[in-house]
Amino acid sequence: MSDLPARRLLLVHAHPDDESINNGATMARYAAEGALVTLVTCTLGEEGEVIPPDLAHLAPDREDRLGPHRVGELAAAMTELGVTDHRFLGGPGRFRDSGMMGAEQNKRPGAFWSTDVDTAAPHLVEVIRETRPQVLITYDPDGGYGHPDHIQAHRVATRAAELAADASYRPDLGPAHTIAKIYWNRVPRPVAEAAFARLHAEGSAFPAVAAIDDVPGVVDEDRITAEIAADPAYTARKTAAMAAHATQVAVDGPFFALSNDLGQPIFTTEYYELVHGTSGAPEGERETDLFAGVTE
Ligand SMILES: CC(=O)N[C@H]1[C@@H](O[C@@H]2[C@H](O)[C@H](O)[C@@H](O)[C@H](O)[C@H]2O)O[C@H](CO)[C@@H](O)[C@@H]1O
Ligand SMILES: [Zn+2]
Repeated sequence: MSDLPARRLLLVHAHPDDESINNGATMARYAAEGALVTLVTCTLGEEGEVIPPDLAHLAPDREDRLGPHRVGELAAAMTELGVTDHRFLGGPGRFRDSGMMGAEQNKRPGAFWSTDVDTAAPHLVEVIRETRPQVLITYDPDGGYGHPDHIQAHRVATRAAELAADASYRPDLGPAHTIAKIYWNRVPRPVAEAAFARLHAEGSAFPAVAAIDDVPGVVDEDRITAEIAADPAYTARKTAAMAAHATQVAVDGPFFALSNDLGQPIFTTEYYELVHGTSGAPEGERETDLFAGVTE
């Protein structure tokens, strides 16, 4: 335990690309500052669509080799962010991408969505008890935008944090560890509205614009408790990491689109809601460091 860096952050995400879209700048900052940044991705994103026509053959309804390809995209994105500890929950391919809500793939054996939370959680308990993070970042209960794998990632992350702290639970998985602070990914609605107004005003390479409610985690301003301020160096790393996920993300300057080709802004400041633990900021102020107030 003493060999671990002083500051340790764990992020739990559903698919390769979510980490860069939601937290790329945060991950780049803390990696640059010497914190241990551990990313656990729950699926390989096997059921995704494919943007580049020359890679269309990888699609799940063709060669079904998108998952392994996205493993490579994720590794490239981590290199851009300076993150060296990234893992797949239970090992690569243990839980499969479930497709969008209501898709037939939701019920496929091995799909993350159809997996019992207490089957998946121990795999994350093991990581928590090994890396002993003070801070955990995951999605809100709706997974940010209702994708089944995002909802399940929230449930598994929340359950694993609870179980990891219980010394009577699976001592074979390591000594108990209590995560001090848990945050959900958020975007304040006024920030989203201003960013979309810029996109509408400036235009982009994309034929149409997404709706604000397509952005995961948009909430009223008063729910935001922390923000990691935009830094040009980390914005550049975030944008490059997003572009590394080339089957899923197309980047055009300060904007991007997923395979639906609907433009949306790249958020350079990243926002969070503290849902477990104590804020390290003065009353009524936002934290600017997720480790603020952490004492061990
Ligand atoms: C950002 C994210 O969570 N992407 C998921 C999502 O992908 C979307 C899906 O393919 C949808 O049908 C498209 O219209 C949209 O453009 C995509 O972003 O769901 C995929 C399947 O579960 C998943 O692989 C992808 O990572
Ligand atoms: Zn996702």
